[in-house]
Amino acid sequence: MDKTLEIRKVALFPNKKRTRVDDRDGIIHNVKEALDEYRETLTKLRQKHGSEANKLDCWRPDIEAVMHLRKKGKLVNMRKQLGPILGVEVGDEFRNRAELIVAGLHHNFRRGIEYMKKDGKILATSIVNSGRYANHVGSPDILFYSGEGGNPRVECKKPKDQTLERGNLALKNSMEVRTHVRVIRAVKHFEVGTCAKKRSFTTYVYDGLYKVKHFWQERGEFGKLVFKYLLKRIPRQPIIKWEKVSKQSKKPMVSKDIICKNDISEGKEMMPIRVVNAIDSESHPAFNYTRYVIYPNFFMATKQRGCDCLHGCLECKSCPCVMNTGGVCSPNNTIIDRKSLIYDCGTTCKSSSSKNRICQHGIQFKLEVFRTKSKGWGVRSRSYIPCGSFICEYVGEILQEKEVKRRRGSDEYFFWTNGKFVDHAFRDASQHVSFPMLPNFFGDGFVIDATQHGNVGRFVNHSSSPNLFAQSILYDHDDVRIPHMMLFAKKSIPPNQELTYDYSSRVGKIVP
Ligand SMILES: C[S@@+](CC[C@H](N)C(=O)[O-])C[C@H]1O[C@@H](n2cnc3c(N)ncnc32)[C@H](O)[C@@H]1O
Repeated sequence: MDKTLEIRKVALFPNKKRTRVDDRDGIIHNVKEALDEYRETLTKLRQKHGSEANKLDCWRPDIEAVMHLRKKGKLVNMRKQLGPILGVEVGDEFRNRAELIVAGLHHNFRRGIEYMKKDGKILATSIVNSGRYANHVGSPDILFYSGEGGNPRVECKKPKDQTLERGNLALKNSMEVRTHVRVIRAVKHFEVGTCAKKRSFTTYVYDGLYKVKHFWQERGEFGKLVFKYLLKRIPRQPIIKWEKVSKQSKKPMVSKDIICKNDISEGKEMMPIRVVNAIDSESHPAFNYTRYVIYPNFFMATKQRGCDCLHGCLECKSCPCVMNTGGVCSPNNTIIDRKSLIYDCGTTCKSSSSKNRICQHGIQFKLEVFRTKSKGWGVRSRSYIPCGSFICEYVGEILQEKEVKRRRGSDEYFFWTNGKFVDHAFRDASQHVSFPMLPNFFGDGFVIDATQHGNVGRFVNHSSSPNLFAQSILYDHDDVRIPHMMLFAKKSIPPNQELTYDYSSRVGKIVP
């Protein structure tokens, strides 16, 4: 394990107040969920109220979105606390002050110093170095922070001497009691606009824990007395490469995802699959969403033989379906190693609670169709996907030879069930990628064509270092020429990472 991370863990979970592991994981997950929901709510509010509302100075969609989450009980880490915040790591970047509240890092929209009462004294919990006061950053581990109050730029009043009360007093007390203060630094980004105009925006980076070392009074820029605090960063916390953070400034860091459709499946999947576009003005793609493969009229497949197991096929050695697949039951509904063909227990099997039904429970993750920069639409998950999990089926119309020939011009959404790859448009555009060429592929298997009828699987793009793999599975019929093509996670996949599989390995040879 990375040494800095190891140290961070110790700092995060001091021995005295050890949080139970499952509680901790739950809170970390909730922070991510809450931020996701906040962003979604904000987008919806902006869309609902349109550009007119944006012009009103007083309308704060960020505050409205936070209130909405609060009402729904979705805010996490709501109680003010000293020290680290579960679910927030040093270096985490937030898009605005509201996100700091949602994560529980700093609970105030405006004030730079947040504090709480402990043992009869107020102590500083966190400070935001927003740049509105003359704060001075010394070395990366030292921060000179100005007290609050008396600043005409913030309060629109005449300048006056700062007083030792509220936040100022809390910082002084923290110095005396030697408690940790969370520091959040505002980072200004300059985004290059389309007409070479620079627009700026600010993000907030959690810089870790500090201790107040000294404080004093001096004359500030308006000639009045201000408090100054010297804070020193607690050693052995992960180091933030500030040059890198500001380098990213040139890229627009705040995603401007526009939701084109809330659910492309129109209620057909258990989880809605939204379509978002932060790239261009293309609206959601048109096709007929179907959850199930459409077989041709001639197709008269025999039912799978099935099994008579009564106890969930756990005794893998006696279940014929499991034996057909090599005698190994997949752990926790996952597939870690791809096989040439898997027999899932299906409609003809006696036990409806068989553990050997890996792919028949529908889509389990929050998938999202999103506009990519250069590959058209793609798919990502808004939640974490553990290695081996079922993602979705590749659904479409099953075509036989003469149909394939007829539709040859539009093979972008073809999936050959015999493991052969053909997608002329893509292959021509990707000369550097080597795919098996098919000199004579007609009559050599079936095709799943998702051009007109399909599911979310049709949007999954190719990669030569993919995070998914395609697995052929039989469960409702016995025809090995037309197995179901199921996509599984090849590794654990963090949220928001594009899901891809290797088109050139669209399933190996099927061994009947
Ligand atoms: C099955 S579709 C995938 C979804 C598609 N991107 C869309 O917008 O509907 C296959 C097509 O996506 C594009 N594509 C897939 N992977 C790609 C990649 N790695 N680079 C460029 N284009 C890709 C190619 O146009 C290919 O013909």
